[in-house]
Amino acid sequence: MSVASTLEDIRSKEHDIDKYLYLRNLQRQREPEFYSLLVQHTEEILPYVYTPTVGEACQRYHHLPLVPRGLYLDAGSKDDFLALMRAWPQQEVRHAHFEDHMQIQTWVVVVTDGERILGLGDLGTGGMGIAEGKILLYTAAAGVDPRVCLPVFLDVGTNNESLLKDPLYKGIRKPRLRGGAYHEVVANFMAALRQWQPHVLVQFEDFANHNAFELLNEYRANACVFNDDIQGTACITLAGLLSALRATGKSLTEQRILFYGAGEAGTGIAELIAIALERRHGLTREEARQHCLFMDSKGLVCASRTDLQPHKLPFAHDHPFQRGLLDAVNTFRPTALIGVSAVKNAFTPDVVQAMSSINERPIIFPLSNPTSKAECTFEEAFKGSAGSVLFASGSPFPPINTDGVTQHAAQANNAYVFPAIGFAAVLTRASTISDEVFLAAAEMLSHMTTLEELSRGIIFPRFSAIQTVSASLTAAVAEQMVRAGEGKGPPRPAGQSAWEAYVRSKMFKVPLQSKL
Ligand SMILES: O=C([O-])CC(=O)C(=O)O
Ligand SMILES: [Mg+2]
Repeated sequence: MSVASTLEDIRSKEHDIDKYLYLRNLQRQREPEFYSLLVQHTEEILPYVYTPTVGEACQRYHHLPLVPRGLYLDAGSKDDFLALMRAWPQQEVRHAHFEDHMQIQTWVVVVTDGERILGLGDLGTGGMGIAEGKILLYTAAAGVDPRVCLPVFLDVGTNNESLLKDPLYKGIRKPRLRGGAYHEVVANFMAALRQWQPHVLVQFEDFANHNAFELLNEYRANACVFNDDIQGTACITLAGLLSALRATGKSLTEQRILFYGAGEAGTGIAELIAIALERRHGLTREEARQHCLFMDSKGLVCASRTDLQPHKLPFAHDHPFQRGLLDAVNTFRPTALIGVSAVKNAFTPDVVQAMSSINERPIIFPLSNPTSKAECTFEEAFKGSAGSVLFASGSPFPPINTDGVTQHAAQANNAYVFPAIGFAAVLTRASTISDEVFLAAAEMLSHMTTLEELSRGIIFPRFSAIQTVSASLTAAVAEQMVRAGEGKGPPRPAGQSAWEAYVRSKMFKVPLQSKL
């Protein structure tokens, strides 16, 4: 079947979940065609293999007619992880590019324990769907060979009552492991990976707040790891902010940024903003953090609160407590409002209106995923601000038509950056991944739209250009990694264009060779 007729088949399916299932089958049965479709029609296909549809797939995972693709590791097998990795079928297939040129095998692993899937909470082993969805982006966006991409689910139990009662649920029917027992499972997993392959990049995905921060802090100094929700989301959001500032002509130092939601995404973004203010504008980290204010489910995160989790403390400033978002907007007069709360409709018309009366071009980013959790829609932000908004959402919104002009919503999704950063780490066999990498990638991405596009609110290149964007980003990040001594690999091209040529030469070319 040709790619065109397959695309027609997909378009003819009424429900997004049926498109998702069709695409999974295609991947299993006609892999070359699947990857051709994904790479050639990324913008159209992505919403069905990734957010928002992947959210529904994770919620219904055990009831859908699908064959899991990723590696399932349960806590009870914690001493056998290495054997299970070695038995994983796809590892028999060698990565031809790397064998030819670098004599190494280096793998990409996306791992989750399913406790915070998008904004949907604990979905138990249904979280396998997010690891399987994210890993596709490595090939679709950055050109990583799918044969070295491994989605992993670590089953440590679930606290989701309805899953525990569901007769079709296949995961461990026990409450989640916590504390030492939990960390031992992850430590065994990381140790097994080290023994399994000479170099592996590990992307932590959709862990709950406490574990997300703890695991990142535990492994980042000595392993090639990053947390996509803390660091990937921070990178794309800072890029969006810097891009929006090119449109307003203002500096990052002039911004007051109000976050609605204070989980790993929010505080990850704020910390990267603080790093940017510190390293590029000379503020101290403490001064820099004052530019970011948080609201959580109880109200303003402020110094008088005694109920704050550790990751919120750096942002608990000396301000009077406020309960409601509208009050906070009117009091602090933010230049930017960032939604990371998973609370649908939290950005009410009043809030959008207040942001617009304070700012000539209000920056409003409802980032919660999937689309059903977004704090407001593109249309609400656009119309409520009389078109002045600089908007980006986490999941895609359809374009809107005003006065005969089609307006496209920018999508500040970490998919713009994690594949490129990961690919750079793979190519250079990075030992670690520093904050500077995320900062540099954000800065570079923020310059990828023209001033004319920015004036029309287009703050990112379209997803249809993702391979070009990723090639440039991968090159810049790889160069930065080698310069900083984090990248240990043999490539040493001089300058961005030589790096870009090198990266392109290493990108996976579809369709796959017949040997697969
Ligand atoms: O998966 C996405 O679309 C972005 C993300 O990491 C999340 O929401 O957890
Ligand atoms: Mg995530």
